[in-house]
Amino acid sequence: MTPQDTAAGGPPAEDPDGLADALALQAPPPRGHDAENRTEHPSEHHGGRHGGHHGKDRERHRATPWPEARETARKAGAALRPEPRRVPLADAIGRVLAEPLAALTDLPSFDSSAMDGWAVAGPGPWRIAEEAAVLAGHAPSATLADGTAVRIATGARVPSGATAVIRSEHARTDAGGRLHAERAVVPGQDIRPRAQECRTGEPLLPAGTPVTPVVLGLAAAAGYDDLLVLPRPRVEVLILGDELLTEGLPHEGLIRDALGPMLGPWLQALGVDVLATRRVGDDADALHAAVTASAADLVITTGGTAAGPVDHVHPVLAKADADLLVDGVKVRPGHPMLLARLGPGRHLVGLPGNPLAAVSGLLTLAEPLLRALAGRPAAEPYRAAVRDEVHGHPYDTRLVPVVHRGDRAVPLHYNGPAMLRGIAAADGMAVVPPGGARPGDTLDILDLPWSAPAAQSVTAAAAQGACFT
Ligand SMILES: Nc1nc2c(c(=O)[nH]1)N[C@H]1C(S)=C(S)[C@@H](COP(=O)(O)OP(=O)(O)OC[C@H]3O[C@@H](n4cnc5c(N)ncnc54)[C@H](O)[C@@H]3O)O[C@H]1N2
Ligand code: MOO
Repeated sequence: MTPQDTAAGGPPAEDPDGLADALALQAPPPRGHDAENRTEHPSEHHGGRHGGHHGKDRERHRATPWPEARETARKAGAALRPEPRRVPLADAIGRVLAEPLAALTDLPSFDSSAMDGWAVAGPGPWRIAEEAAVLAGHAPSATLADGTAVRIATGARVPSGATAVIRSEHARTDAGGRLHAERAVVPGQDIRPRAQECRTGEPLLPAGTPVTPVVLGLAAAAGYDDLLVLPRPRVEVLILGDELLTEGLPHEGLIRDALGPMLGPWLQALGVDVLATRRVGDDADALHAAVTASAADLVITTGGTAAGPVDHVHPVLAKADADLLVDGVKVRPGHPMLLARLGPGRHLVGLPGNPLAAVSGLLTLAEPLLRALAGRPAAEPYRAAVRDEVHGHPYDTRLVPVVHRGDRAVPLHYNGPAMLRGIAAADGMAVVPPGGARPGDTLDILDLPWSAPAAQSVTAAAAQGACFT
């Protein structure tokens, strides 16, 4: 299929819903749109930043390999030891357990009926006891004498002396008021014995477990009113660039801010408290003031990381006496990304302005730092075979949006640094090593916070390490 086919007659018969076309699974990309990532000669990526070969050499020397950059970010987050807090169950959602969740009670805490029916003692038939039915939540009933039966509800305490529960549909009463079982009765059947699930003090979940809705349910069942959790990391997002519009259509060289609407919700999906997303414009003093005054654990800036006339991030960091922990990463897109330590417990991640480059920086630097700071285990990349060839950079890692089709990861074409079209449709980002990948090669895939179910269908291993976000 060619773009002309689509333009002339809509999607062809083999793609009736147009999905493959929309994702550019089949259509060749528009001319040149992918060139920034496919260039075979490294100087085309590096030559211009500081001008000529001298600048290129300086950048090559300084840029951190991609896996090392992620590890540096993780360590920066892990080195901070936020004070755990005890919060009511309802406030613990999305946080991380700061201590193991140990059962405060046996579960169940008493022998209980698993079914509505009859508690019986000894072999039948049984005389039906006069007492009222035994209901859930009621005080213990009298001891059941051998040869008797009493009505019982699901969840009720099984009277002492009872040897089994018979479901109502498996029993009948005769005219003489006796109960008969309609199938063989196994001692202990349909009784949930005390502590079947856990004993008091038994560890149920380790520290570091993200608090999901189910964890809240389990904690409540196990007797908790509050939980000791780590605080959410606090992040402030500063959007740089005078060319950005917050509404309407692009005009006269102005473009829409694509990162402001995207980063806050993305960070929230990572369990982060986003203090603010603010526009700062291309003003070095305003940026310096915003960075130094921020109360956040992590300041994230967008744009201004390169060496253009209004790229203020480096000069502002120098003025703020920040330590550059990562200054450029050997990754495409997004190589100008950076990580700096602003002061005790305070960091800054500089995301490049090109939107997919910013996503790359988010996944490479911000996410590992925030995950470690929040006390969450590192996200396990899972592996998948790629369906198609993926061009590589000669020296750098590439991150390429992919969708899962069957057991293959299909690279999306619209993956240029300024494009969000590919990543918006993607299930994850494939980590393409220098030199590229051939069809069938197995690559690491980075999850997107909302794509975990798709990822888990690809490999059962992923499900085991699955995280809340
Ligand atoms: N001489 C060189 N120039 C550039 C190099 C280089 O190596 N040498 N690297 C390029 C690469 S790669 C990237 S990525 C960008 C990084 O630039 P900055 O981080 O300084 O970002 P800006 O210049 O401010 O913006 C780049 C681009 O992105 C657009 N942008 C910025 N913010 C947003 C936003 N919130 N939403 C949508 N689009 C945004 C901006 O208008 C520019 O088009 O530098 C290259 N240059
Ligand atoms: O290639 Mo830049 O890093 O546009 O992303």
